[in-house]
Amino acid sequence: MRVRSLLFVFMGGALALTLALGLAMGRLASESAELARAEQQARKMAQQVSGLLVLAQEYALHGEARSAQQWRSLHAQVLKALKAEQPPHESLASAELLGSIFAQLLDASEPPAGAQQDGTTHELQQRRNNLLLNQLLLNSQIFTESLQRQGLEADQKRRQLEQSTRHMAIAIPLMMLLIWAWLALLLHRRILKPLQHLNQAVAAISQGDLTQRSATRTPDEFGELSANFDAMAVDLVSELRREVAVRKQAEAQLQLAASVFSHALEGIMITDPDGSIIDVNETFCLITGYSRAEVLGQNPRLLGSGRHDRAFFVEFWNTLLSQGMWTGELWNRRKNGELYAQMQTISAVHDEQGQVKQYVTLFSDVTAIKEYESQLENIAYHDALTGLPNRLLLNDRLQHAMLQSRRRKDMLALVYLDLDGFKAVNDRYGHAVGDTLLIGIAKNIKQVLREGDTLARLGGDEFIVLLVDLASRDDCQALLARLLTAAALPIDCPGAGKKLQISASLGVAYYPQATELDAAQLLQQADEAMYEAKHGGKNRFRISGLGELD
Ligand SMILES: Nc1nc2c(ncn2[C@@H]2O[C@H](COP(=O)(O)OP(=O)(O)OP(=O)(O)O)[C@@H](O)[C@H]2O)c(=O)[nH]1
Repeated sequence: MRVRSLLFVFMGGALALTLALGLAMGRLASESAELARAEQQARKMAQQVSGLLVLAQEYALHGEARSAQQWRSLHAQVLKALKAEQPPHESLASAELLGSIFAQLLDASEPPAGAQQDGTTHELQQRRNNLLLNQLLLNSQIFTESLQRQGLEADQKRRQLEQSTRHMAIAIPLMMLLIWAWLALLLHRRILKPLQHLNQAVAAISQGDLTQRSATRTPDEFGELSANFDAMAVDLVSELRREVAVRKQAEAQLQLAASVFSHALEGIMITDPDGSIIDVNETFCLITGYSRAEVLGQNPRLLGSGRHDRAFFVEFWNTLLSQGMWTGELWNRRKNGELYAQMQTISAVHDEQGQVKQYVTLFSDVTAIKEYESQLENIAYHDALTGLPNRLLLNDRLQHAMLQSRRRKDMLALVYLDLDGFKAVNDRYGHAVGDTLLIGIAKNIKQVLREGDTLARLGGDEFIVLLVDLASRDDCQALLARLLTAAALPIDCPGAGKKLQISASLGVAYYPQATELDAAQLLQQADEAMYEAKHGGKNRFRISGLGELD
């Protein structure tokens, strides 16, 4: 049975019992009071009847009208009291009989007016009066005894009622005790005990014993509560296990990420959307020279080299904001002031709402690679002996200069320079002396050139001079003479044990010309002019398309 039903039964039973007991007690009290009143009434009437008897005797002895009057008055009171009873008192008839006898006694005591009483009549009347008086006494006695008997009966009944009341006074607490005992037992078995089990299970689970269950299976509310609690515990445990597994996996991933972050060969820098540095790894510190504490909260501008203009960063941010990432090379400055090149990829990390949460930058120090590339480039584009630009670089610069010349509408001169009698130096003093001479002559020629001009070595004893920004052909006439002079300056050649001096022949071609031509054709023209200078006797220059000018 459900606890609620049991409580309803208890409440109903207790209410009904209380009502019944209350009614019974009320009835007992009422009956007891009624019996007490009846007893008192009977006693009072008995006294009044005794009074009637005394008054009747007085009247019989003295014949006083006052006694008769008192008798009537007292008798009227008795009658009134008996008639007032509902139902009328059983002694009413006895009282009325008394009244009738007393009336006869009065009639007998008063002889008719004018009647002569003789001795016999008087004696007869006296005997009649005595007879009536005896009847009156006898009936009064009977009446009194009846009233006394009634009083006794009422008293007996009242005593029985009092006895019943005493019994009830004992029975009621006993019954209440039984009811409370039953309620206490009910509370203990159906409420407290299941609650205790539930409480123990909750305490055990909260202390980590996830196997603990309530296990109360009574067919009531606590049975349902216990079953629901156990089901909830099973669900919670499985959910907890799943959460733990997910958390362990997340922790493993975090550890892996932390390990990658710490041990990555790339520098890693994480900034918030405003650009403040949130975290950096060890490689960042190794590359930049800054400690982690020095850069946290700082802006990456701290590393700025000043080598990139505003346009560079505008493009950088446009790309990063539109595409979410930027990859490229960047020059930065280490803490010690040294410039370094970094190849970096910066990626925006977004939150679930698509807002940028962080920027993560991965970068490598590519300074060494850049230097190596620069060296390779230098080797590829420069002459190893003199350090001058080689044919490749010359071609590049020549094409660029021709383009500029067309744009600016000025002129350039391409001078093909070949040393005279250099083979003889090699042959006489050796290759090393020849090298020294080549280096020395290159240096002297360079010194007469302007900053924008180029001196290149094509190979052997052949050089090219590119003269730019010429207003006219006449602009470089003096310079051509100075070139001849510079090439013919004596060079100190320790290998030869003396200064050596040779000359050079120059062939010149100008650009632009009436007919458009390319770099190779221009070079061809200068080469041909140089050969003309050689054939003309060396140590001179020839201008393509013109005769000897020196
Ligand atoms: N020392 C040295 N000699 C070189 C180098 N490259 C080429 N040569 C030599 O330079 C010489 C150039 O020869 P030519 O220009 O034909 O001889 P030349 O004596 O100058 O002849 P002309 O130009 O007619 O005056 C050759 O003997 C090459 O072996 C080099 O790097 N170092």
